[in-house]
Amino acid sequence: MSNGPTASDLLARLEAVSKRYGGKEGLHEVSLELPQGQAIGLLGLNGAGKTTLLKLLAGLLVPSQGRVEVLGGRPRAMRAHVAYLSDAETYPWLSPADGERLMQGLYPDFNRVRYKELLAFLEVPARPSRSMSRGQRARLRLAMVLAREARLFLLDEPLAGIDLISRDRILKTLVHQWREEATLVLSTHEVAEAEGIFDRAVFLKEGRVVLDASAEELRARGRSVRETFVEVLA
Ligand SMILES: Nc1ncnc2c1ncn2[C@@H]1O[C@H](COP(=O)(O)OP(=O)(O)OP(=O)(O)O)[C@@H](O)[C@H]1O
Repeated sequence: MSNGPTASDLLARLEAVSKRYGGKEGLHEVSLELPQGQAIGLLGLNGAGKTTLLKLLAGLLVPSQGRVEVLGGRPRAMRAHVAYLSDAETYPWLSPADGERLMQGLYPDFNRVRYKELLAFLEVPARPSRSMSRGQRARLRLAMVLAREARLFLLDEPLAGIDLISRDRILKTLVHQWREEATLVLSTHEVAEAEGIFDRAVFLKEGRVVLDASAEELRARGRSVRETFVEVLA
């Protein structure tokens, strides 16, 4: 990569990390350095290894080979500083008020004021998840995770199910608001919306990093993120 972080502003790193699921390899010898304050788009087709990579950083999986370090330690020990949004659904009974109680009990860095602002910004209705639309449930999950004052945000397809107009507004606000104070890694297939948003894009194909480029490098290629996606992943 081109940004050349020093050891002091490096937030996380993967060194030749592979992850096997039985006979199937989800990730193959991936090396990455994540500096503080970067917004990174993780792009790849279905099955490329995006969720595997995010779970390794979140300490929810251990590598079969190689080493993952977050804030200078093992990811599992750093979970108090890492906010992870999985692509799984919430509990059907969960309302925004329940979400607040749940997150407050689990994470000392949960900020109630920020949570209320996020609920309003994301227009989350005050009722249980089972009576929300899919997009509204996605917004609630996003508010719960983004209300943490974590150092590293790992968001797996956070905008899935959210309508196109709102996706654009949410993504722009989210990236611009958070990149100063924390590192953000966000996976998406929606390459069009990665245009001009991220500081850096990491393209994964069949468990391998096939391109890791800063926004300037992508611009210098003279192609859109979408064209680059098709070029390197098709
Ligand atoms: N628990 C598992 N057991 C076996 N194989 C798995 C398991 N989890 C993931 N894989 C395989 O590892 C590879 C990477 O999966 P992963 O979920 O990381 O991809 P992804 O890029 O997040 O995909 P998607 O965009 O579809 O969510 C895939 O081939 C997948 O089938």
